[in-house]
Amino acid sequence: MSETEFTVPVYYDNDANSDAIANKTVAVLGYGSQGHAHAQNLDDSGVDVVVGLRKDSDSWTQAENDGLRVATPDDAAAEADIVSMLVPDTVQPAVFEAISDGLEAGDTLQFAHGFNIHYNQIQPPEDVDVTMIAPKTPGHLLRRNYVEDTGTPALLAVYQNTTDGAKEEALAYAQAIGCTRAGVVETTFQEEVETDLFGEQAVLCGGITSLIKKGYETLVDAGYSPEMAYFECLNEMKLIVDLMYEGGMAEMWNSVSDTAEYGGLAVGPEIVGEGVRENMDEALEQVQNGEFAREWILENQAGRPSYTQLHAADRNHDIEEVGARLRALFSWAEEAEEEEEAEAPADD
Ligand SMILES: NC(=O)C1=CN([C@@H]2O[C@H](COP(=O)(O)OP(=O)(O)OC[C@H]3O[C@@H](n4cnc5c(N)ncnc54)[C@H](O)[C@@H]3O)[C@@H](O)[C@H]2O)C=CC1
Ligand SMILES: CC(=O)[C@](C)(O)C(=O)O
Ligand SMILES: [Mg+2]
Ligand SMILES: [Mg+2]
Repeated sequence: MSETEFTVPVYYDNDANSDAIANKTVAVLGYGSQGHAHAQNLDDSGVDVVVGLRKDSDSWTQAENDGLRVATPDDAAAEADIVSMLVPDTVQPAVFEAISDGLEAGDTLQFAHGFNIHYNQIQPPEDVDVTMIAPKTPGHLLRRNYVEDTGTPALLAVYQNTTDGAKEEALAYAQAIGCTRAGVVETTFQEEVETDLFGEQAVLCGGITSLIKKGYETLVDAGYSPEMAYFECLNEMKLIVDLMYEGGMAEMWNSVSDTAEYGGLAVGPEIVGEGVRENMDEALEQVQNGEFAREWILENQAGRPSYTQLHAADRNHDIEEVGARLRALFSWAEEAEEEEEAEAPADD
């Protein structure tokens, strides 16, 4: 652990023992956002990896082209010592049923998010270790950061420790995917689930897109051009957030004008005010009491009617159309697109 004082244990490269994973085989089930990143990072770190995919998956060829061994999920799990469950949360229970015979005593079932354990959608056998390494990043950046020799933080949790080595093994896995370079925070499945769902709904994915869209709509409705509104409310968001990422809010405030700092500090809390706090408390409560999970599980059982509608409305928003046209004219756009195609597997 670091010499620095933290309120919870935070682990770095020096705390990890790569021997704990060196002679083991990891089955990475799924080759989407997280799956392709874990599989390729583990492989580059010298860990034996087999990717588990359905025979008809488009990702099968992609994973093989990336130099990885591929098998069906049940074959991959049967062969592996560690099964990393990286198919979508909503299909994990069915995939678990299909692979559970391949879990032997002392094997590890590992997650990148605790939804199905915490909300009792998967009941693992008692004689396996159940752990979590939850990277705090979208998968494509987990891969990019690994390649670029930086890292991304992750959470570590142990739900079952039958071998007495669950935590050491999870830490070695975190090191192999590049997370101990940035810091691995020890937590529980419950805490990871509640904070992760809250964060993605209220701040990271839901809160920020809603804030951007409302800002964009305010300007466009007042007669300003969509192009200006896009650059002001979406494009510059990344540049502002980059400064906070590098040096905290202070670095951002230092870099913007005093006029922006005064206006931002004085007006910002009037925009995102106490009413937003109340809404956030409510969202957190629905995560904590299981209401959100129940809703999402039922939504899937019903064939995703609301999800489909929300998804389509979001993709059809004007800001997406004007943004696509503007981004295509960035001078570096073509290069970036080619790189992305080479890196990222298709979702299927
Ligand atoms: N997207 C992200 O960056 C993050 C995801 N997580 C967690 O990682 C896990 C995986 O999520 P994502 O990477 O977003 O998934 P995803 O939706 O990107 O990809 C899942 C992959 O699973 C495979 N798949 C889909 N349906 C399948 C089925 N019925 N049977 C077998 N394979 C199937 C496909 O290869 C697909 O590409 C989830 O638990 C999620 O909560 C955690 C942190 C961040
Ligand atoms: C990328 C991530 O950490 C999220 C937002 O929690 C997720 O994709 O579920
Ligand atoms: Mg997350
Ligand atoms: Mg999440």
